[in-house]
Amino acid sequence: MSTRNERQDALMRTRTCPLHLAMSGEQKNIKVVVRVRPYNRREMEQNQRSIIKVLDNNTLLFDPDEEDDDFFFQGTKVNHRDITKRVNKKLSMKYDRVYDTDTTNVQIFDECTAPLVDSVLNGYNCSVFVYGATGAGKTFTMLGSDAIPGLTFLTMRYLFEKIEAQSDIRKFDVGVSYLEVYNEQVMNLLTKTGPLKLREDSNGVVVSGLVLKPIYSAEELLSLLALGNSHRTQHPTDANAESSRSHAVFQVHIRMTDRKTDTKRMVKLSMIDLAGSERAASTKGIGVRFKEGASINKSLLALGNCINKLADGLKHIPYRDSNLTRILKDSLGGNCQTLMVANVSMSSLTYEDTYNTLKYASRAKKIRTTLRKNALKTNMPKEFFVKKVNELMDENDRLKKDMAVLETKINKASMYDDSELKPWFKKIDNLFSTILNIQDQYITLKSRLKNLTFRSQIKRDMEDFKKRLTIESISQENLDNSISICHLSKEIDKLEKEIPCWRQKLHSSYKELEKLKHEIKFSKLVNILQIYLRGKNLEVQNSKQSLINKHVTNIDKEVVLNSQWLHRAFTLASEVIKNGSLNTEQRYHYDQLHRHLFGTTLNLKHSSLNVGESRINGIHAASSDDDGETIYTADATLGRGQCSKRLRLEDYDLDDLDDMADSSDCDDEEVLSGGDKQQANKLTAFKMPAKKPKTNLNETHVVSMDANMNTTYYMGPSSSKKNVNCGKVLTSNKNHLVSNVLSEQIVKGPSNADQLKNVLLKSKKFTHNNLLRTVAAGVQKENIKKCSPSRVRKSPHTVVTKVLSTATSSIIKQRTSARTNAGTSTDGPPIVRINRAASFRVKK
Ligand SMILES: Nc1ncnc2c1ncn2[C@@H]1O[C@H](COP(=O)(O)OP(=O)(O)OP(=O)(O)O)[C@@H](O)[C@H]1O
Repeated sequence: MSTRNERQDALMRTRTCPLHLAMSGEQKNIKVVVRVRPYNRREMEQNQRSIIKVLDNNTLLFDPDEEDDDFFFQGTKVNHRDITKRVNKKLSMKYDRVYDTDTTNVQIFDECTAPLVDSVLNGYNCSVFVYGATGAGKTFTMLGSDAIPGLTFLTMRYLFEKIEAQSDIRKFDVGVSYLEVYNEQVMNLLTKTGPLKLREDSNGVVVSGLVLKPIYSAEELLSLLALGNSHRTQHPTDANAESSRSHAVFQVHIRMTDRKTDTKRMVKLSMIDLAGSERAASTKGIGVRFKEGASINKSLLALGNCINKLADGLKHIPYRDSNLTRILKDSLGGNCQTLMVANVSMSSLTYEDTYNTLKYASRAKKIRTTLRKNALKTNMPKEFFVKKVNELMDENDRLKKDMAVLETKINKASMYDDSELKPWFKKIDNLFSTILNIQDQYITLKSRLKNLTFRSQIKRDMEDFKKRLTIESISQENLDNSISICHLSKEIDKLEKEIPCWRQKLHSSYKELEKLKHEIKFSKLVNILQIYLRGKNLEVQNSKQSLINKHVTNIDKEVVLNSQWLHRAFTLASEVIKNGSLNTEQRYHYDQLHRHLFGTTLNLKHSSLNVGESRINGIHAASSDDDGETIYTADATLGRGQCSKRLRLEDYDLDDLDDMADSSDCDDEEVLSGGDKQQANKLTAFKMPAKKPKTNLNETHVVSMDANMNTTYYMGPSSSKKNVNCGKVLTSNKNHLVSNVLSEQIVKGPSNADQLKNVLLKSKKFTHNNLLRTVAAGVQKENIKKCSPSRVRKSPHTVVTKVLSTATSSIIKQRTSARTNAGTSTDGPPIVRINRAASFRVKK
């Protein structure tokens, strides 16, 4: 018996064994190995020569030249050959493996049957059969002895070791059967019963009435083998003192159950020790022995026929010719990995038998078997597999879709042909370069125009200043060395004529761009071209933004320059005022100019006439409301209820440039879809800073009272456009509105008014909408008599807008009549009367 360590070694060695047979779903040849037995005592005594020479692991030389061997005559070595012998065959024969006389059973197990155990546990049926003449060593190889265990024991021990190692994940049920085919009768060696009948079903050949004996260890197997062998028919022959006169078929049936999924698989390992394939003459049998021999020969002849036909690839194989071939049907031509060990003696005494065995083995080498894993059987409910199949089908569908998308993308990507793209890029580049040039010209000219207009306005104001104060000492030349108003006006006129041409050109270019975009829309290169277009669009936006920045810088410079000389002018004017007193009319003009130029009021009623340096400094520190917007109230003592007019830098902004480029952006988004839109949004977001945020020039920003102490809401210039955005303004001017709403007509007494004002300012409910409703209610009462209160509540904005538009048209009429009557212009935004009581009622 080999030790535990040897077994472990064997276990490890199998992993690297070159004869690993398990290959799924493919055709494999039967593995054939030849084992050469050493001389036995009888052969040694007879001084027979060796008829086999092992050349290497795969090749042997049968019947080598006699010169190669020592020739003995009557026990004496002679140097000449035996002339009575025929010419040597010197046949070189190849097999999957050739084992020489010194090979042990363990070595053959390691290399040949241990891998089969792995295959068995992977779900393949496996068979090992030993073939050879009587006394060639079949039983020695297959069964061995207690001292030298054969392949059956070694294989089974290894199988149990593997089973133990896998017991956590799988449950194994092992059952064995040990059959004997003797004189064509099948006997159960374990129970010594028979003869048993063979029948075939879908699982192959089945022995009727055979009950498997469950076993749990290799040691248990040893006793079973001993029991079975004791029942085996053996008789001494001339060739072998313990000659087996029957074919012994040992089968191990294993049921493997997966502990997780409860799936089951049945596999079978067959170990077959055939009876000797000798010629009848060699056993010298007579009577019963002769009959035995005939029977053995019959079954082996049938086996030989099957092997030949299988090797020739014929369809019909006569398995049914004998019970042996029926039992071996699965091992030879079915779904099985098969190992054939051909045992031969090297003695020339068995020349014919050895030759026949080797020929058999060579034929068997050509047989091909088909390997398939045995089907799974399971106790899992059908629903489990239905669910699995559905899941896999869904997964399959998803993967197919993904693949289709990827394929489309790849196709699209590969569609972008450089030669096709280049003309498009060239076209787009040319157009955008034209747009950039024109835009550059157009914005530069506009900037210049605004600049000159600003300068000219300042100059005019200065003239007015001089005229009204009748200060002759202020010389324009001293204050401003730049070109005259007349010259400025000429240049402004020229620019005003030139700019529309450039605007027209820019417009045409954008029209061209629209056309190009339309073409691109229907091009197969639409995706890539749109990305390119967006890039170009950004270039235009960037260029525009940098021009606007440049313009703002220029205007700033202008402001700085002009504020310097205005400052000087006012210093001089102050000197004049200091030296003599101003009459009311002059004071008024001074104040108007001051307000006009600096946007603040000198309340002459309360101020001293000493308008010195400190006073002028005060001009720049004008008060601001929450938004930083300067709020001014008209001086009631002057008897003029006009709104103040300021010199507003916003008027000189380049905020009328965006329209053309913007319209082209919109189209981009129309064309885009899905992910492209997201991309476009990002790009638009990126582009946003290029757009100048709208200032509140067009919003309501002045709250005042007219001469009759009626509250008036002044709307900015946009009121004339009938597009009032009161919301933000009212919120921002909350302070003023609150003050205004709480005028003396509503709340009696200043202390109450202050209290209420504070409460309202802090109140969260005093929201923009409420304020808007207040205004709407007030104005509708005063201006649109038939407007319903619910409308005021629901859409105050609309009501205010309507009132303002009506007011605007009436103001225009008033202005026209005022001009014709008095020859003076009425500046300022429209005035809308508001009914305090009505507004207060709504708020309550
Ligand atoms: N490789 C070997 N090394 C040593 N002795 C061997 C070897 N092979 C066989 N023998 C010995 O040869 C004798 C005959 O062997 P064995 O019984 O295995 O032959 P067999 O082929 O089974 O014959 P039969 O067909 O008649 O049963 C036995 O005594 C056995 O010990």
